[in-house]
Amino acid sequence: MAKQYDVLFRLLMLGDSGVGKTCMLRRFTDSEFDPSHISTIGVDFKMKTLEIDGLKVRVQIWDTAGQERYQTITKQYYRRAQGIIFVYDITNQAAFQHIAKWASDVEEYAPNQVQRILVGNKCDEELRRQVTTEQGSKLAETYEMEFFETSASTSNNIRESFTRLTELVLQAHKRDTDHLLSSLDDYLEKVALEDEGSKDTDENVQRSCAC
Ligand SMILES: Nc1nc2c(ncn2[C@@H]2O[C@H](COP(=O)(O)OP(=O)(O)OP(=O)(O)O)[C@@H](O)[C@H]2O)c(=O)[nH]1
Repeated sequence: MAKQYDVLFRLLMLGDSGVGKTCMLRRFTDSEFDPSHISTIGVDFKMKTLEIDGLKVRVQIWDTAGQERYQTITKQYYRRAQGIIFVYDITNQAAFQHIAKWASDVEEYAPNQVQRILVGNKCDEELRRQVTTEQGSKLAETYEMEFFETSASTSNNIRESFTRLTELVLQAHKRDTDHLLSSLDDYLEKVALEDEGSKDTDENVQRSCAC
C-alpha cells in the first residue's frame, strides 16, 4: 500500500499534571473537549496528518503524565522527540514556575536540535488568571521559544500552536537534509577528483613504460 504521508515527526507534550495536555491533544486530533480530569498514566499518543508546504506531514503526538511518579517512564521518550510543547496553566502560578524544571530536563535528555514552543493553556479562564501574558511571553523569550496562549475548551490557538511546532520541526528537518546532501556532494566531488588524479598517474605510468 502506498505511504499516506511524506514525512513523520514525533512531538512530545510536557507540563505539570492538570494543565490540560490531554484536553489540548483531544481538541486538536478529535475536535473534542471533556471537562473531566483523568490523569494520564505514563504516556499516551495520538496521530494527525497536516499539509505543510505541499507535504503530507504525519505527527505522532506523545501526551505524557505530569505526575512526578511517572517521570522515569516519560523521560525515556525525550530522546526520540523532534518537537516539544511545554504547557502550563495560566490559572496556576506553580505550574508556570515548574516550566524551568521541565526545560532543564529536556536539556539533559532530549536531542540538542529539538524544536520547542511554550503554551499557556486555559486562557478562557480570564477571571482566575495568575500568570500574565507578558510573563509567559518573557519566559518564552528567555528560552528562545515561540509562545501561545490556548484554550482546549474554546479551541483558541490549539491548531495554530501544534501546526507551528510542526512547521519548526519541518524547517529543521529540511536544514538537516540540505546539510547532509551538500556534505554528500562535497564527498562525491572529492572522490571524483581523487579518481581523476589516480587516472592521470596511471596514464603517466603507462606513458613512461612505453618509452
Ligand atoms: N477551562 C479550561 N479547562 C481546561 C482546559 N484544558 C483542560 N482543562 C481542564 O483541566 C483539567 C485537566 O486537564 P487534562 O487535560 O486532563 O490535564 P493533563 O495536563 O493531561 O494532566 P495529567 O494527565 O495528569 O498530566 C480537566 O478537568 C480539564 O477539563 C482549558 O483550556 N480551559
